[in-house]
Amino acid sequence: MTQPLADRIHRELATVLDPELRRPLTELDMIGDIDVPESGPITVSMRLTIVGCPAASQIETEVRAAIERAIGDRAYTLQVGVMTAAQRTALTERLRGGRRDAHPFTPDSLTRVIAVTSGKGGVGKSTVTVNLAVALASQGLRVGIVDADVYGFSVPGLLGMPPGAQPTQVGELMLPPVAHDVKAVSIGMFLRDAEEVVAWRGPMLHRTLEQFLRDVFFGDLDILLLDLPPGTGDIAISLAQLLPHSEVLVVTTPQPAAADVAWRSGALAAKTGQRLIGVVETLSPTRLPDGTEFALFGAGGGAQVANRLGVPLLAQVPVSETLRAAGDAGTPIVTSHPDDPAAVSLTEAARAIMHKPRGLSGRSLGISTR
Ligand SMILES: Nc1ncnc2c1ncn2[C@@H]1O[C@H](COP(=O)(O)OP(=O)(O)OP(=O)(O)O)[C@@H](O)[C@H]1O
Repeated sequence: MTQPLADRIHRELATVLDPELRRPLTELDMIGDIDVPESGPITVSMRLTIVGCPAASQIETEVRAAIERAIGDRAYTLQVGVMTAAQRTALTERLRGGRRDAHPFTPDSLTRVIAVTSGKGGVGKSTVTVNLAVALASQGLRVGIVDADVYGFSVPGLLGMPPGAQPTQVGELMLPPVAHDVKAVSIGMFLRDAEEVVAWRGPMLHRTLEQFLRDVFFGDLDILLLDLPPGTGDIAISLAQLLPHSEVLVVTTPQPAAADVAWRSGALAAKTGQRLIGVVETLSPTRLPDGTEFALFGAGGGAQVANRLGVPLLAQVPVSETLRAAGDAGTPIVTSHPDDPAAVSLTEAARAIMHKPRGLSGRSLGISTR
């Protein structure tokens, strides 16, 4: 056994990340024995987390490339196996950091939780959420989305996830699918049919949201966005209970009637102690090629809500055919057409959110007075 070469293989393998867990395989116990005899083929064993792991071929290709970088032309055998139930349990325990019954998004965690809310449905809230997420991810932040909009779960489609995309189950944990560098889990991924959720009542919705936060393994995130159902219903109240320190972003259209209901959903968040961080107006007036302004949905609603709530108006996203088509195609406009005025405006909003200092309320500052 030649230890230096075994060490080199290990070092190279430490650069291979599991695509779902985003951690080195060597830290996940996915690399077993590395046997380097004086002569004859080298043997490396690796274990996938589950049978039929969707990322198996990608992982194997990257592992082979890493081994070949370390050993050059020498012959080797890669033995690919699957973790035992006990190894999987040990892995999920470690990923949870010993936390079994609670979610990790406590006030002390480094993840900012931002709930995106609106007064009415169909105003462009999910489109804003997804584009903010993709814009933040393209700035190098680690971003996740929980699509808690039980009545209009559109996040997977807007991110271009294939129909039927589902989290990978590893023991008790669920690994969310990733698209455009954003990890997303949606209530729609768990329904037998689209009608099912309509019958859900408050406690069921509360349990589902709680389970998402606890059992979906997002890893270390900088920002978790929650796409809430419109209005001031059960989920908004559950959110306030489960994540009282979350920040809240209000989405509205420019129409005065929509703005009035949007204000109400922001006011609920403020009442429950969450921190309002701003308003995004969408379906805003757009400039036509002849230079005139076309206000299909009126004007002024965003500023009105922002004033009433005492928070900044972070962006006005004009009506954009390109934005609508990019949403339908699952290619978010902020990266597919970054120069479109709607994309520019959404990117500005993402920057404003990124640079906003996080509130310290509820967080332990780690300072002892004794
Ligand atoms: N600025 C815009 N320009 C053009 N179309 C837009 C704009 N914003 C949103 N849309 C379109 O409006 C429709 C509704 O958007 P979206 O699904 O994001 O709304 P929502 O508020 O999340 O709705 P729901 O509450 O039903 O989930 C979509 O077809 C979307 O492409």
